Amino acid sequence: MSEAIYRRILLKLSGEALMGEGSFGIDPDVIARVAGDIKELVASGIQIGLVIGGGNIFRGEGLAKAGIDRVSGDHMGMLATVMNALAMQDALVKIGVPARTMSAIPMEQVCDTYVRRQAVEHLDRGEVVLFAAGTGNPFFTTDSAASLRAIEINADLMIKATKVDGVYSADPVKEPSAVFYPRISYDRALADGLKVMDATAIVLCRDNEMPLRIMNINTPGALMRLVKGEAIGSLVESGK
Ligand SMILES: Nc1ncnc2c1ncn2[C@@H]1O[C@H](COP(=O)(O)OP(=O)(O)OP(=O)(O)O)[C@@H](O)[C@H]1O
Ligand SMILES: O=c1ccn([C@@H]2O[C@H](COP(=O)(O)O)[C@@H](O)[C@H]2O)c(=O)[nH]1
Repeated sequence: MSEAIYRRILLKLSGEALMGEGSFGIDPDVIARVAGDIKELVASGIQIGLVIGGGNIFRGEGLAKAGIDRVSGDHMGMLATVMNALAMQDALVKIGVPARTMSAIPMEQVCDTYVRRQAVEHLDRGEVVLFAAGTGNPFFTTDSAASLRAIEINADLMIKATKVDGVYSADPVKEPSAVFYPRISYDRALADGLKVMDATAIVLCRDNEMPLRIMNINTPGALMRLVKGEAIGSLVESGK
């Protein structure tokens, strides 16, 4: 069996993907399956930082449309990401993977507070570190939090694992004729306004030369093949 080619990755999981076939919350089978995939990566010696979105529970933007103050809605969204992180932490620990949630918003009875130096120490010890509560600030997303943490921990690669196979010319869920891009530059993704990831997150990756892969979390074995160097999903990088 070939070896993983990365030492440390930042994996961003879509919150919505955790719903499975449901329309809200967490499907325990999905979270157990993804935890199993992460266990395989850890066993291959890769250090893993994890960011999980909150779209399966709350998004500030949606709550604002329903009449809730935007900043309060964003706080609710960030708390949703803590719930997802705790659920994943539990699933990992149950299968013997050391895991630790670090929140950007202190809540000491619930989990650790994010401190970069400590996070890196935990990663070096082989613990999966779950970065929760996004950036800790409203008006951001967990994509931006994932880019930020990837850069802070000096990850070799950021992976956005979501419900589609990668980057397309348009949202493939809404436009089935959209063209798949196996590779695209940060600048082209920004210029074309592709909505697979928010612009702040892409700019952070671009300006800090953080390579990014976008892939489907529901493709069996894909994560492992990706970290062994297979061209899974779409690569977003510098260039034209
Ligand atoms: N050009 C595009 N290429 C690929 N996907 C796109 C594109 N434009 C929009 N999308 C949509 O973006 C989604 C990816 O975002 P994702 O569901 O991971 O949301 P998120 O807001 O990052 O996460 P969460 O579910 O945690 O809120 C895909 O499911 C896809 O439908
Ligand atoms: O830094 C952040 C990260 C997230 N939020 C809020 O949480 C929700 C859920 O995150 P998703 O990235 O959409 O999954 C997001 O919609 C924001 O409301 C935040 O305020 N700051």
